[in-house]
Amino acid sequence: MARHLKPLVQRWSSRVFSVEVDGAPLYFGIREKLRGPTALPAVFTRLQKEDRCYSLLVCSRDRIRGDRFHWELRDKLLKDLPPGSDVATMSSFLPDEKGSLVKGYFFKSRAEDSPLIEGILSDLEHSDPVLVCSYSQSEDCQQWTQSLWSHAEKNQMKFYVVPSEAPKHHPSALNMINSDVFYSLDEACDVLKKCGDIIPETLSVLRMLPSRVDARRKPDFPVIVIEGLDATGKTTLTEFLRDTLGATLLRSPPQCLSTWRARFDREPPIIRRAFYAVSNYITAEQICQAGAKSPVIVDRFWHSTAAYAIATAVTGPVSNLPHDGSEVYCWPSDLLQPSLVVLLTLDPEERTRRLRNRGLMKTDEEQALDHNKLFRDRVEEAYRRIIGPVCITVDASPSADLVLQQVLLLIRAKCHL
Ligand SMILES: Nc1ncnc2c1ncn2[C@@H]1O[C@H](COP(=O)(O)OP(=O)(O)O)[C@@H](O)[C@H]1O
Ligand SMILES: Nc1ccn([C@@H]2O[C@H](COP(=O)(O)OP(=O)(O)O)[C@@H](O)[C@H]2O)c(=O)n1
Repeated sequence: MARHLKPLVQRWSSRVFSVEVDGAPLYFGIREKLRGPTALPAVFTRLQKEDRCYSLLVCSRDRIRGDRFHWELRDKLLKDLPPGSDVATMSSFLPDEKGSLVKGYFFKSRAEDSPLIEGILSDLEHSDPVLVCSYSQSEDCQQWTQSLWSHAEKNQMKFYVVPSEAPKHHPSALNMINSDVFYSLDEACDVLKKCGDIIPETLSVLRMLPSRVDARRKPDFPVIVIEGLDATGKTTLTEFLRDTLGATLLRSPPQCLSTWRARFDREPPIIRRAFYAVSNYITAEQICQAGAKSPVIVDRFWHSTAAYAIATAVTGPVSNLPHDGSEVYCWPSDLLQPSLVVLLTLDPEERTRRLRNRGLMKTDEEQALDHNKLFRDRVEEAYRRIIGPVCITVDASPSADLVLQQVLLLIRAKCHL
């Protein structure tokens, strides 16, 4: 067994395992010994008598390569495994221990497919940074056991599968800082620099950063950011505001990064989010320059970067988000703070109607937004929880002109324009 896996395995039985079923996590734990009969965790109750299960956890020393491998592994499993394997995202973590989350996949197999599957897993285990487990059930189907494979050791380690309490917040929160959300330019740049050899476009993005970044510098004129889910009317409002106030209109990511954006949208979260984080600092520099001459309106900024990242990393209901007041919602100390952030909100029916009228559905994330009410709720709640600056919510359902008047009132009150 690789040396870096040893500490992980030493505390294996203290770990909790989480499998995503129907868009929310289900948990189970493991025990070396059983003191009495125990209930079956929900993950295992829907399985047939002859089913077996497997899990793969990606445990790479290099978190960027590990996340990329995890990202690509899903497609490999979907291609190589027999149909009906129901590949689900899974993770394993030590309760309340930051940084302890490892990500992977969980799937089932019929008994007759096991030799094929075990062949695939054995190859993966030898060539890639994965920990493999198989799960089998007792004759009476009342108890499941987990076997932790280890190709260097002859004996598999066996554990009983037991129910586990759900943690207070989604386990992704344990690894969120500087993996899903970045709180300094240096942390985000560090990720992009490290993947320069696998994604040459990162070097072009980094070249867009000014040579001396002082992204905290406040310009003379007010800076007003407009945020909200897709189709809430940000483009319409920001263009009106530009014309009415004689302002400069900017967006994050800025126009100069548009060639590379789609490339980063195809990458795993750590790389994709680092790209959006860096793009905010490039926009901040543009804000400083424009803000010396006129008010600046910005279409999306750090609120969007953080809220979408947090809401994607977490699954299930809004209560699974990191708690209000958590450090994950804090504005980066090295990034310019706008004078005012307005969050446009819209009821789901009207938003869908506007999306349809516009006739455009873009990223997978936007499609997920449309299909997934829980995701929308998480994004909006994450927007609201961000502090330093907070956002002020404006109902975007009245006519475009009324929304403009409402926001102008806010700007006059808060920015003395
Ligand atoms: N207040 C409004 N009332 C009705 N329709 C609107 C309003 N604001 C925008 N729209 C329309 O809704 C659609 C989405 O607006 P858009 O400004 O592109 O949103 P976003 O930039 O937030 O994605 C567009 O077709 C736009 O014309
Ligand atoms: N400042 C920003 C802007 C967008 N984004 C990401 O980009 C997606 C939406 O941006 P978009 O530009 O397509 O949205 P619209 O301008 O169409 O409203 C979100 O899903 C975010 O993940 C971000 O992370 N940070």
